[in-house]
Amino acid sequence: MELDDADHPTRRRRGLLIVLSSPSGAGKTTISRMLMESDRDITMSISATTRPKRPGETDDVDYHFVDDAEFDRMIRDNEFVEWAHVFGYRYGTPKAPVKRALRRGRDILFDIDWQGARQLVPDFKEHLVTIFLLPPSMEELERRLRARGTDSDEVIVDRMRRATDEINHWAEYEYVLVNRDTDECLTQVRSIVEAERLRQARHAELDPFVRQLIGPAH
Ligand SMILES: Nc1ncnc2c1ncn2[C@@H]1O[C@H](COP(=O)(O)OP(=O)(O)OP(=O)(O)O)[C@@H](O)[C@H]1O
Ligand SMILES: Nc1nc2c(ncn2[C@@H]2O[C@H](COP(=O)(O)O)[C@@H](O)[C@H]2O)c(=O)[nH]1
Repeated sequence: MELDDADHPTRRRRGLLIVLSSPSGAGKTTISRMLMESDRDITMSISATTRPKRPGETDDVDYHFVDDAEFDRMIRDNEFVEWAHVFGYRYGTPKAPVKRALRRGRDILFDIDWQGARQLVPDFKEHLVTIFLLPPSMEELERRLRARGTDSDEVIVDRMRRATDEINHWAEYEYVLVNRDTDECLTQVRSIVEAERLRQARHAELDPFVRQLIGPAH
């Protein structure tokens, strides 16, 4: 039996949960945007946060900006797959879009910290692909934070202070990349995603496909 392209086993697979973490300023947002532009099959997870909106950010696009009471309610109603305190605010990943994406075999990308990545492991281990981005140097990390122009001096000093804590979790990730050049880094991330999509364990239909391929006698 020949299969149509749409029915081919490698066209239907379990969705990936792609986690991108790094110290603040190493380039997660930049690489995430480039990845989303280059691959329409990936949906970005939009976190809820109690942090105030930065200039240029849009509610329900960059984050769901919520107050403390609403964040408390979301925790109470079990609406997060993970949440954490980061830089004095709370951030959490809403559960419903994750469940929906997995049901549809879609890939979803998370820009979250190591605390969030760790919380996803027990429930979603077989879907997870974890990637950590390192800056080429601490000097370059600070230069990027300053060049971004979104944070005060005080905030930048705090983010640099916390960068070492974040970097200390690098070994918990499956893939660790140095973001020297955005195009090079994007190519590496895309290679990881492509290879992870092809993993045998993500293709539930391979077993019946192989059975009909070689016939019942085998
Ligand atoms: N490879 C690179 N070379 C030079 N500049 C870069 C590179 N990658 C990102 N940048 C720049 O560094 C700054 C910080 O990047 P970005 O906002 O993507 O970091 P982030 O890790 O998402 O930070 P945060 O965790 O605070 O959201 C931006 O101005 C971005 O344009
Ligand atoms: N554990 C989680 N961490 C998150 C989430 N959304 C974002 N983040 C991380 O917070 C810091 C700061 O982000 P910023 O946009 O305020 O600069 C960064 O490391 C993000 O990865 C989340 O839902 N859960």
